[in-house]
Amino acid sequence: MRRLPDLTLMLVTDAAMMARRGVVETSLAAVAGGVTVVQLRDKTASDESLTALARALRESLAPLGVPLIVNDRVNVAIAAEAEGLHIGQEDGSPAEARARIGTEMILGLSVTGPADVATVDPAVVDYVGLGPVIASATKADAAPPLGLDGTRAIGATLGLPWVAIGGIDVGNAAAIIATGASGLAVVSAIAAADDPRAAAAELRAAIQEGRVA
Ligand SMILES: Cc1ncc(COP(=O)(O)OP(=O)(O)O)c(N)n1
Ligand SMILES: Cc1nc(C(=O)O)sc1CCOP(=O)(O)O
Ligand SMILES: [Mg+2]
Repeated sequence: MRRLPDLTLMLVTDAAMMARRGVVETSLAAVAGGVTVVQLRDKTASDESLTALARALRESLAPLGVPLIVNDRVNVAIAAEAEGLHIGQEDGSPAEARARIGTEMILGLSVTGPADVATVDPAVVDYVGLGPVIASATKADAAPPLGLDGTRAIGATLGLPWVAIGGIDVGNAAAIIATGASGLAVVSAIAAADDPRAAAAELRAAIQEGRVA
């Protein structure tokens, strides 16, 4: 049976934002601040270079018990022996991805609106990334933002754990987790922060606040 990661706070990497310290060092600082799962996301690197980075990242995260999820690229996830794969609605069928990664890897699927909910089969998919909650400059081709009410309404229909994503920062994290998300997935709030560890810790505190409110 697959072990679902602790979805409380997912860092989604961005090489350009993380260039000062590098993806591995920035990810480790974020984990020290409270990130519970790391998703390696790179739209331009070659499969070969991304596999090398994924292997290095996984070797650093494994001793800390933090799973690595690879975005988009099934071959990289498999070659790097990542704990999981995340795919979107345009990245092929979840059933085909599951057939390729096997039954042990974690599979995440993006949902951008009500029309996508029918693609979520809990027998195939382990978690959902639901968004964008708020408009985000980080993903140029993102769908229109759902807002808090839209996120809450769609999240309630998913029937499996889901993380909210898109435009999340310490100022809105509590309100977004209060929509019913299992956790939050963020890029710039941590990846672009001067102090990724402190940024992660502030987001974790905001998540805790939103959960008890
Ligand atoms: C947790 C999480 N949710 C959504 C996404 C977006 O995935 P996708 O729609 O495939 O878009 P790209 O990230 O590939 O541009 C995600 N990566 N993670
Ligand atoms: C990778 C990604 N996926 C999204 C979706 O809506 O599916 S929004 C997004 C970018 C999120 O970046 P930031 O935290 O900097 O807003
Ligand atoms: Mg994708």
